[in-house]
Amino acid sequence: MPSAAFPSQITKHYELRQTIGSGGFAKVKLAVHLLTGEKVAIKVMNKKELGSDLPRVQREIDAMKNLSQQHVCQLYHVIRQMNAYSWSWRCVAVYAPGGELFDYIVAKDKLKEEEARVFFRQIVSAVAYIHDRGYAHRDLKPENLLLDDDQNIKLIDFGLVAKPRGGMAYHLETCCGSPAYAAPELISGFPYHGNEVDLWSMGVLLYALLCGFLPFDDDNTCKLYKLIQKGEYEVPDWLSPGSAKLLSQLLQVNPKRRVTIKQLLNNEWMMKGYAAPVRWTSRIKKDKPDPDVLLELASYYDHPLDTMMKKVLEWKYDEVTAMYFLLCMKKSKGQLPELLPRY
Ligand SMILES: COc1cc(O)cc(Nc2ccc(C(=O)Nc3ccccc3)c(OCCC[NH3+])c2)c1
Repeated sequence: MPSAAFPSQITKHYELRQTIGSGGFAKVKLAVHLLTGEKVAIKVMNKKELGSDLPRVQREIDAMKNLSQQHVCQLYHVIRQMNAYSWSWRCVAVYAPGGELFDYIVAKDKLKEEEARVFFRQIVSAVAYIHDRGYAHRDLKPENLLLDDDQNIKLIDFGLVAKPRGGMAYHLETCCGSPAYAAPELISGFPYHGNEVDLWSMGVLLYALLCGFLPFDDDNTCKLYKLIQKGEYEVPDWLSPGSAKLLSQLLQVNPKRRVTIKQLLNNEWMMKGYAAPVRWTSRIKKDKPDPDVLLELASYYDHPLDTMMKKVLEWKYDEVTAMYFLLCMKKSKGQLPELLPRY
């Protein structure tokens, strides 16, 4: 039980601020990393509230440890804390000051095609990356797409992610995600492929970006499911033919006729105004840590460079991993040498 005499791992490294999100079993708080002054998001999960959701936490943490890409929310630090009678988890990740894409769309009513394309290309980049790593998100929706301080997309909430043992070909049985974004095959209870389900959700997402409302919407879930299974939706007359065509390629009821993520990378609509296909490979090279950041870490921890390199490459998602990623963030903002000297 942490007390004043034995500060918790959290208060040792972070100053907690206000709550920025709360879901079923988890709460997300804004916090500041004391050493670098960088803002972070801390997801607090207590086993007591978790109950049957415990595997979901483990799945999310394991997935985030395996996913490092410019449009995927980066996990920094995982702290398991024993309190009174059970475990609690605190996970530290990127703070996205731009908030949810959902609120951005609501504030703007709907986006111009060019702006929707900027966001959608980044969403396709994130999904192509996680699919390539063998993960299906299964809960793609604007609430799970955040905007960082440069209005770049950060994909979050891997609690429903599926990494079928047999790769994507395995059918996923569990029914999950949010109804309005759920694919017909998922709500029909048929076995389905995770990646195909993600492509449908991206169709609903793109529709919401371009139109400002949902293609399938009904307060009655059963009626909503019937609408989705019919796959008929309104095409506003102000939608460009190119946008309408891409939506029809994504919102295909038959998953085998649905456009694939690889086809999306250089799809005609995606390429309009761009010279190159969507870049989806990660710009974060975990196997080659940044030399400037390593130097900063080595001097702070007073370790020889090669010892520091070995510690970083263990990727324990402890305070060293957090320091590494947060110093990378500072370097990207041109603020690297401002780290407090070690006393
Ligand atoms: C283990 O998985 C984690 C760990 C973690 O620490 C955070 C998250 N998910 C996140 C990450 C960041 C935010 C965030 O920055 N939100 C925000 C920022 C400004 C205004 C409003 C929200 C986050 O927000 C939670 C609500 C999003 N629907 C969650 C995952």
